Amino acid sequence: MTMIGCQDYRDAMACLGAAVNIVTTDGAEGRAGFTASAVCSVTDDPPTLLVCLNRSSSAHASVLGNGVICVNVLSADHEALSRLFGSGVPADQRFGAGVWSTLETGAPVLADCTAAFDCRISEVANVGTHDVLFCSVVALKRSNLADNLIYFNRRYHVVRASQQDPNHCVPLMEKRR
Ligand SMILES: NC(=O)c1ccc[n+]([C@@H]2O[C@H](COP(=O)([O-])OP(=O)(O)OC[C@H]3O[C@@H](n4cnc5c(N)ncnc54)[C@H](O)[C@@H]3O)[C@@H](O)[C@H]2O)c1
Ligand SMILES: Cc1cc2c(cc1C)N(C[C@H](O)[C@H](O)[C@H](O)COP(=O)(O)O)c1[nH]c(=O)[nH]c(=O)c1N2
Repeated sequence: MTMIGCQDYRDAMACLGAAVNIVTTDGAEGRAGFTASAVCSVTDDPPTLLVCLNRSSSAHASVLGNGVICVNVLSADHEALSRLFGSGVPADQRFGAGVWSTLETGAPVLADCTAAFDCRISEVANVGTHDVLFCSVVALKRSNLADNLIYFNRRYHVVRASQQDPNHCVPLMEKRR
């Protein structure tokens, strides 16, 4: 059997463009948040998404202890905020750079995010270094913003919906800034 090294795996995963999100939590175990690209939809019935969280993350204890998260989908203006939530700075400094509200669970909702998925964690699977969080979506917020922040090839990019048809996204490279 061929053994794939971590670096080869990461180099290949860097070819997989992904939306960038800030995943937040709040509750008895404290407020925390981290930048996450490992987020995807699982099923629409019941509405369920998954988030992969490194167990070494500073947010891990709060996320698992509170049992709630909000997935805040980032837009073109959020690159600096994404860098902050992906760095080692304290939680107060991270949250101080944004404006937050709440929906149903009390997890922080970013004021000007593209979409927010407020969730209760329903199942957790341990896989290697990460916990895979299966999350029931209990409330939603959706803006009319027509762009997304994307992480691809170890850099940030922006994808914008076309002016003519807001449901049609033009290719990433044509709109790269
Ligand atoms: N799923 C994750 O946990 C994840 C995803 C992206 C970035 N990151 C973090 O951001 C740093 C910078 O990432 P980069 O893309 O600029 O360069 P990188 O070479 O470290 O990572 C390349 C790609 O590999 C994957 N990856 C990286 N670390 C991972 C991990 N611990 N577990 C699972 N997949 C992982 C991601 O898809 C990432 O975009 C990483 O070192 C990591 O700490 C973590
Ligand atoms: C673009 C991008 C994407 C991700 C990350 C980073 C960046 C820059 N990070 C890492 C995570 O944000 C980072 O480890 C923490 O926020 C900083 O570490 P501490 O909070 O100090 O532990 C990350 N971590 C994680 O557990 N799951 C993920 O999906 C991602 N995705």
